[in-house]
This record gives sequence, structure tokens and C-alpha cells, in this order.
Amino acid sequence: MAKTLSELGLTVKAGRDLPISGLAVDSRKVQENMLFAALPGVNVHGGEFIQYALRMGATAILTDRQGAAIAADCIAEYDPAVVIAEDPRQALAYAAALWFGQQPQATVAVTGTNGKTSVTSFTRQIWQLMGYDAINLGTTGVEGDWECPSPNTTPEPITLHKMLGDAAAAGITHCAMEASSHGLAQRRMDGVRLVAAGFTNFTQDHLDYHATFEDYFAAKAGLFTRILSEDGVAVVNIDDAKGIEVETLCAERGIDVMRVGRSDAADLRILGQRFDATGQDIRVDFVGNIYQLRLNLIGGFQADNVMAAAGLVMASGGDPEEVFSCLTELTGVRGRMEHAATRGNGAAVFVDYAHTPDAVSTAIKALRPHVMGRVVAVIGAGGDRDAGKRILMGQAAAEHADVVFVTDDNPRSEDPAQIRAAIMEGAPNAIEVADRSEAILRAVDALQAGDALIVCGKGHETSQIIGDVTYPFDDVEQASISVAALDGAL
Ligand SMILES: CC(=O)N[C@H]1[C@@H](OP(=O)(O)OP(=O)(O)OC[C@H]2O[C@@H](n3ccc(=O)[nH]c3=O)[C@H](O)[C@@H]2O)O[C@H](CO)[C@@H](O)[C@@H]1O[C@H](C)C(=O)N[C@@H](C)C(=O)N[C@H](CCC(=O)O)C(=O)O
Ligand SMILES: Nc1ncnc2c1ncn2[C@@H]1O[C@H](COP(=O)(O)OP(=O)(O)OP(=O)(O)O)[C@@H](O)[C@H]1O
Ligand SMILES: N[C@H](CCC[C@H](N)C(=O)O)C(=O)O
Ligand SMILES: [Mg+2]
Repeated sequence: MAKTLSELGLTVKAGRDLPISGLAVDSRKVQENMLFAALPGVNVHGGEFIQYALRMGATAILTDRQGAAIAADCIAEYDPAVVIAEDPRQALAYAAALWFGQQPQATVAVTGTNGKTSVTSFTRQIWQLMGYDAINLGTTGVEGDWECPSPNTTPEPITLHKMLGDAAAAGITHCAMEASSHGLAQRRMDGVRLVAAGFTNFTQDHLDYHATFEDYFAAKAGLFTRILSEDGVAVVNIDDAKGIEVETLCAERGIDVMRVGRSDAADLRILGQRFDATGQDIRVDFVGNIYQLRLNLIGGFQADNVMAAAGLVMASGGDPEEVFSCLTELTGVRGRMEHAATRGNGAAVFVDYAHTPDAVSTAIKALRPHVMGRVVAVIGAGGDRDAGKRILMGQAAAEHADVVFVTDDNPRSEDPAQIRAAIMEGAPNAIEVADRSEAILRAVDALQAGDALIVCGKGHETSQIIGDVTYPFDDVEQASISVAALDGAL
């Protein structure tokens, strides 16, 4: 199914409006008659690869002035149709949306530093419980009534719109997707039509990629200032100071805002929470109607995520009574406050994906009211990621846990000892154990009756990246093995 460049919203010189056979963002994936999008990158300008794309058979190039200048000689030689765009990433996003054509009718997106995967999963689960064919798309891949892996939390537009198109063709009507700050900054989802968008919270992460906090926030705000249209609804956590800013940005565009939070000003408000060993009971006010319900989820913050999800479902047309009646059926997301094992003495082990300072403190604090004894934490931090967050993660763990083990996460290309040293600066009394399996074993061994352990940082991940090598590794599995080894089942 060839489409012409103009059918993809791309403007070229008269007589050059060619039909193309597909889109590629990577020169190595170009085939005959494709359009190659040569994008300005972090490492290199994609213009450097135009020559290879043309040799592979590309007949159209989408780039900016710089890309065209880099490849001027080979463009003159091969004479492809050339589309020069001010913002080629955005032009590619729109073109990919038009190329694949379809997406689930009710698509919502969630941004924020923490909670995106959780909120999108809960949103998908609520829709499924209401009888819709639904998916969530993000860090854990595409899950629900149609599944596939995803290379990124928010994939680049060609991959993203293929997923959305295939899901829609398979009958999926509802989709909740994650909007990562990288994805937003790189315009990956500018072609997605949204009925609603959610904002969870804003704290430190990714300052390796975004130059400043302001840039990081500006990227996230783009979901509300650029992608959500005026007739969409924003579901915003107003307990977060940046949530108030998002509300103002939405008001400036006339976008309706559903305010979620614990303060009096919230439309969807958590009034009270009571915790026990397996979950919590919550009391909620939605525009004057009171609901009291059970959540089989560990951690007070999960109630905030559930409310954001309920808000998104209602913002996209869900009946409140039906939505609230589903919430008690929700199950936790893999690797988010997931109960992994219990020792013979009753001490429980949880695995959580806390990989930011705020997530570490939120997750450890959240465990406290479910636990009678001490809270033990295992933490680490990823290599080739925001180095400034390491000491803060150490401080967060030292402040909120009774015993802290510092270990390796995914060191990637960095020296693991240096990453641990940075965390130890924030948690000087922590016990340092380089090997992650050994750290988990020793932390499990430290558990007395009434205690609980939280293993932070890798959540659902099933591998550990050390240098260039990816080894199989699963925190939940390691926790079970440790418990079995220590309690005699092995
Ligand atoms: C840092 C970052 O976000 N990089 C993304 C960016 O790459 P880039 O353009 O900067 O790459 P580059 O190496 O400078 O290359 C420039 C261009 O040349 C092209 N190229 C390169 C080599 C070649 O042989 N041929 C070729 O055509 C590349 O496809 C690219 O278009 O644009 C690419 C195409 O859209 C993305 O695939 C790539 O994401 C990489 C894979 C990535 O891992 N990104 C991570 C950091 C990321 O996006 N993470 C967020 C989650 C963050 C969170 O936790 O919240 C996510 O959404 O997954
Ligand atoms: N509402 C929240 N407030 C604070 N911390 C949270 C919240 N929800 C989740 N977290 C913490 O953040 C961790 C990651 O949660 P989740 O995977 O849902 O976030 P995410 O935004 O999708 O992360 P990523 O940026 O990796 O995609 C959880 O394991 C938990 O420790
Ligand atoms: N999406 C996040 C996940 C971090 C998970 C942690 N285990 C790490 O490797 O740093 C990132 O790529 O920064
Ligand atoms: Mg995520």
C-alpha cells in the first residue's frame, strides 16, 4: 500500500510527489522506494547516513537544512525527492500517523517522573473490567488484549504507529500509553490523537539527557501544550506543585481539567486510607459522591495511581459508578511493590522499580504502614544515567529504611564501584555488597519476624547489563531463591 508524500502531509517540489513504499528512521532498515528520515541526533546527525539510505534504494529523504547540507553531494547524485522540515521529528511523527492510518479510538497518555507504567496498566485493567478490548503501551511493552514487546517506553513514531495500527486492526478500541520525557522532547508521539492525558508527578530524573529541570519539565508539559487537543481532558495530580502549573497551562488552552489529589480543591479526592498486610481500604470523594473500597495493592501511592487511572477512564467517557465498582479487582503491576516471597518467620520480600530519589523514598515510606518490624532496603543505580540522582537515592534510603544494602543495578559502561560509592555518600551506614544476588541473599538473611524487605530499582527487568553484556537476572526470582535457600526448601 504505497502512499504519496503529500498523502503523508509532506511538501515537495512540483512533480516530485512520489509514492513511497515505507518509512525508515534508521538507514540500516531502508528498502527500495522508502522514505528515509534523517534526524538530528544526540550522537550524530542522521544526514550522515543519507548516502547509505540512497544506496539501499531510498527515493525520498525527510530532513532539516543541516541534514540536506551534509548530504548535498549524494543528493545531487541520486536525485531523491527531498522534504526539508523545520522540525523533521515532528514531520515524521505526523507522516507515520498517516502512513499507518488507524489507532484505538480512545487513546490516553500519561506523563510524570514516576507512576506512568502503573497508571497506564490500571487504566487498561479498568477498561477490560468494563468489557472493552484494551491495551497499555510503555516500559513493559504492549500488554492486555493485544501484546508485543516495545523497545522504548515511548517508541519512535514508526514503531509506535505500527503498534497502534496493528492493535486497532486487531479490534483494540482503548489504549493507555506512557509519554516519556525523551519521547515528548523528540516528538515521538506528536501524531497520536488523545481523548485525555494524565500528569502524575515531577521530581528528579534524566538530567543526563535534559540540560536543566526546566527543560525536563518543558518536555513533559508538551503533552498538554502541544499534543492533547483543546477538546481533550487533562487528569492532573494537583498535590504536586508542577501539577498546578500543568493545570494553568491547560486552562490557557481551554482544556478541561479533572483535578486529582488529597487537597480540598481536588475533583477526585482521596479522603482516607487504612493499611494492612495485603493492601488497603480507601475512601474517595468524586464531585460530592463518596466511595469506600478495597484495593489489593501495597503502598499508599498506588491509590494515587489508581485514582489517576479512574480519572482517565471517566475523562474518556466511563460511568463513575461502573468505574469505582471495578477498582477492587485491580492487580498490581509486575515489579511495582510486588510481593515476591515470604520467609518462614513471616517476613515479606517486595520488589519495586524505584530508580529515582523520590521513588526510593516513596516506596520505602509506603511499605512502612504495612509492616510491624523493620524495613530493610536493597538499592542500586543504573550506569549511563543521571549521575546526580545517586547520592540522593542513597539519602532517601538512609532516611526511610532501618537497614540499607547498596548493590549494583545495571552498571552498563560505567565502573560499578564508582556508582556504589556515589550512593554510599548518601547512605554512609549502608552495607555495600557489589554482587546483586549476594546483596539480596544477605538482606533476606537479615529479616526477622515482623520485618519486610524492599528490593529497589529493577522491578520487572529480567536482565542485568554489565559492560556490553546482558545477563539474565530477575529480582523476584532471586528473592524466592534466597528465601528457599535460607529456609531450607532448597
Ligand atoms: C537518547 C535518545 O533518546 N536517543 C534516541 C534518538 O537517537 P538519536 O537520534 O539521538 O541517535 P543518534 O545515534 O544520534 O543517531 C541520529 C540518527 O541517525 C540514525 N542512524 C544512526 C546510525 C545508522 O547507522 N543509521 C542511522 O540512520 C538514527 O536512527 C537517528 O535517527 O532517536 C532515536 C530515533 O527516534 C531513538 O531510537 C533513540 O533512542 C534510544 C534507542 C534510547 O534508548 N533512548 C532512551 C534513552 C529513551 O528514549 N528512553 C525513554 C525512557 C526514559 C524513561 O525512563 O522515562 C523511552 O521512552 O524509552
Ligand atoms: N504516584 C507515585 N508517586 C511516587 N512514586 C511512585 C508513584 N508511582 C510509582 N512510584 C515509584 O516509581 C516506580 C516506578 O513506577 P512506574 O514504573 O509506574 O513509573 P514510570 O513513570 O513508568 O517509570 P519509567 O520512567 O521507568 O517509565 C515504582 O516502582 C515506585 O517506586
Ligand atoms: N527507564 C529508566 C529505567 C531505569 C531502571 C534502572 N534499573 C536502570 O537501569 O537505571 C531508564 O532507562 O533510565
Ligand atoms: Mg514506565
